[in-house]
Amino acid sequence: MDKAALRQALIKQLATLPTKTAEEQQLYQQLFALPQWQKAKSVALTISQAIEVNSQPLIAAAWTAGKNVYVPKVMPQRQLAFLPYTKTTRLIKSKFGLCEPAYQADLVQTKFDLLIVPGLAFTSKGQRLGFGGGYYDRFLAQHPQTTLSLALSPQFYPVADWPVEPFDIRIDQVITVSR
Ligand SMILES: Nc1nc2c(c(=O)[nH]1)N(C=O)[C@@H](CNc1ccc(C(=O)N[C@@H](CCC(=O)O)C(=O)O)cc1)CN2
Ligand SMILES: Nc1ncnc2c1ncn2[C@@H]1O[C@H](COP(=O)(O)OP(=O)(O)OP(=O)(O)O)[C@@H](O)[C@H]1O
Repeated sequence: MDKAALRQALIKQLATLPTKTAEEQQLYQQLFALPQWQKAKSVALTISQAIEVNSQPLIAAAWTAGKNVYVPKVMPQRQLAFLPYTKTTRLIKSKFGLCEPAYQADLVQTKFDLLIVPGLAFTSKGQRLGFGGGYYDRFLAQHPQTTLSLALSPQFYPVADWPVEPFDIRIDQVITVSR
């Protein structure tokens, strides 16, 4: 399928996924059992939107475990700036409807022990279809590091059902649910 059509179809499916909460519990438990998560002192992830895997439990668990948490802010020229996210960080709604911290140059971080990459669809090989901004492909091209993604059942594809392009950067590890 072409990327735009698949994005539309996935957004629709995810919006009405009846098993979402149960699947999220499975994904969290799998993630928490991984050494990459347990050992990570710094974790970058997103403030999720409604159709995405809810990241609040991940953020809470990371805080409880004493990890440093970073979340992205969309910058000009389709760049991402990752900024610290603590219990006292105020978030601002961006023009795309995303909740982001305020930009502060001296707080920007580019390397994390674990970077959890969002997206709409993934394969076991780590191929990824995002929302179409190319933000993570650009960021990872500049700052290669350990990456992981969480896939709800409609998001996991045995083989890519979309055109994989030369600039697409593969995710190291994709966790999904058993069905
Ligand atoms: N929760 C969450 N936060 C995230 C991401 C994500 O996937 N999930 N991102 C993952 O990358 C980044 C933001 N990604 C975005 C991807 C597409 C558009 C978007 O729809 N843009 C418009 C207009 C584009 C333009 O002005 O040129 C569009 O394409 O219509 C915005 C942000 C950073 N934060
Ligand atoms: N490393 C890069 N340098 C410059 N442009 C890039 C790079 N990676 C991707 N792009 C551009 O970004 C655009 C969007 O790419 P793509 O459709 O793969 O985004 P996506 O992976 O779905 O989105 P996101 O990473 O934001 O979730 C493409 O038009 C592509 O040309």
